[in-house]
Amino acid sequence: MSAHDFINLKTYPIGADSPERVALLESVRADLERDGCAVLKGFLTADGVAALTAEAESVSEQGYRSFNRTNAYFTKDDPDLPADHPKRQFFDRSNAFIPADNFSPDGALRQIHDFEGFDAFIQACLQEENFYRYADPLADVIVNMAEEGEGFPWHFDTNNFTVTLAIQNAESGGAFEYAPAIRAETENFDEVGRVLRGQSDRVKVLELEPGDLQLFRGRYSLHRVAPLKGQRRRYVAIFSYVEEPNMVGAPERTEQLYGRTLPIHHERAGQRIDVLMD
Ligand SMILES: O=C(O)CCC(=O)C(=O)O
Ligand SMILES: [Fe+2]
Repeated sequence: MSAHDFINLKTYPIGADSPERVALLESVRADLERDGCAVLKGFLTADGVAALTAEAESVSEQGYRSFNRTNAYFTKDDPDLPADHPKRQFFDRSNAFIPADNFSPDGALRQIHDFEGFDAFIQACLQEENFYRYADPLADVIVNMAEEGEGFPWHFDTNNFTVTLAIQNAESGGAFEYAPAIRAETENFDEVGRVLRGQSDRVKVLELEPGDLQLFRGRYSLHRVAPLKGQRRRYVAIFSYVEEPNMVGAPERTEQLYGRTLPIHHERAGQRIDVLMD
């Protein structure tokens, strides 16, 4: 089977230019414009979901688990601020990343990623002028694996956008919750504080299902993946694109996220600033 069997090309004609593709782009762009988020429900076929699930399961042992305590801004604690300030609210984060080199070119994940027109379609949706696939062999496409009690606490992304493909959900929990455009010219700490305390009415809730493709601009929209429940693991693929060609992660950051580095990380070290995964 190939990407033609895995991607629902009837509903999502992402490849060659056509009036249907133009209409699809218009609708995705309108969603992104409205609240920084677009979901292509059922982007994958049932065969696609089954193949990706099996592939993720088959390499799950290669996942590298990491733990940290983080605030919404990924900054250090600032004891000069009041104890209830949003920058001083820290939450546990733990999950595991399955590095990109576990996914072979003929496996389902790379068949989808390498499908002709996939990158160009994502770029056209996001209308990003400088747009390159991350050249990092550990990180161009990864699977994020999380278990009961895990999730991703409230945060703003450091990267401009995130492209994810839902593969498998936990038995319950795991909703994607976000407060669109909650910060812009100002940090809007009052409203951010209300979201962190569960008192805001600006939070939207998305129940993403296996096979859904999500494009999200997370720099201005506070968001989280609610804690997972049940025995089944959550698997999500994350595709990474950057603004310059030939970019790879910094060695320290790569070690933190994936537990190892490759020669290319050291060869390229110091040539550029890092692009953070999260
Ligand atoms: O796991 C996800 O669905 C995406 C989580 C997220 O917010 C991120 O990776 O920045
Ligand atoms: Fe995020």
